Amino acid sequence: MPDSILQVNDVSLAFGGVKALTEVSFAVERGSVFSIIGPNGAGKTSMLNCVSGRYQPQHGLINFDGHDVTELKPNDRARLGMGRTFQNLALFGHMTVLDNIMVGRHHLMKNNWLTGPLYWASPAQKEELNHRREVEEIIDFLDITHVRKAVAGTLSYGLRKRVELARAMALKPKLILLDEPMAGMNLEEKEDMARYILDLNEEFGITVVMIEHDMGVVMDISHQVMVLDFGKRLITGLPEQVMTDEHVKRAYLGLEDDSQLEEAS
Ligand SMILES: Nc1ncnc2c1ncn2[C@@H]1O[C@H](COP(=O)(O)OP(=O)(O)OP(=O)(O)O)[C@@H](O)[C@H]1O
Repeated sequence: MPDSILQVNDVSLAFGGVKALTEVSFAVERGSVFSIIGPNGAGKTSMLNCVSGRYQPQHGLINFDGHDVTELKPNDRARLGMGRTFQNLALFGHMTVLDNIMVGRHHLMKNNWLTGPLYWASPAQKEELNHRREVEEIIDFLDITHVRKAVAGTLSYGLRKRVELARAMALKPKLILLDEPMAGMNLEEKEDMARYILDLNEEFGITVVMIEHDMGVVMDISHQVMVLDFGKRLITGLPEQVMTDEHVKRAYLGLEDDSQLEEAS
């Protein structure tokens, strides 16, 4: 039996009369890269939001790392080791890169700046130093050392996306949810990001669940791919299975033959 870190069972979510998700089930194997694809409005972000706790499904169960998290708030899921990035940038533009990443670290710290005078006591200082050391490792890993003191809002889009990833990694997640990590990037930035995602998966052992529109990237770096269509799961399988599935070609890509599929990727 494969060891699943995330199990989603029969999740349904509606906004008024709009059914965003209908009885969607899937399991993500620990240590894998799992991608969710599908056309606009298929329910991908809704699914990610149900997993992260931002949305509460009307029906279904979500189990993360042995815990039933269906009713848990996003912060409690984060505490269990679930990290995420957003479709749109969510950095503090006026803060430095380092401070932005330290914010990601915040909930792991027993002592923090909110504890006031305690902060200056020695255990708190030691803790802060340890956190800084680990954050510096992440900064080094993502090759953003040269901008660590820069104000986040002044950086290029590609770099800001990388800082966002660093902030999510700072949480020491077991699972990271990435919502279109390569959206709006040029080819070189995409290649870099793909390499970082693979490395954080392989070197840090972080399981990745991501939504991505770039089919080439999805097929290159995913172990498993799930296709959503009109809020329903069409198929879950190996990238090559998904690529050659007739339903996917017709329903998702709306393509007639393989040559068009190759063009799309
Ligand atoms: N907060 C919301 N309020 C109302 N309807 C919503 C909300 N979020 C999503 N929906 C609806 O749910 C359906 C699924 O949307 P969702 O954003 O999950 O799709 P998606 O696959 O992520 O699309 P995209 O690729 O465009 O981001 C759509 O019909 C959308 O309009």
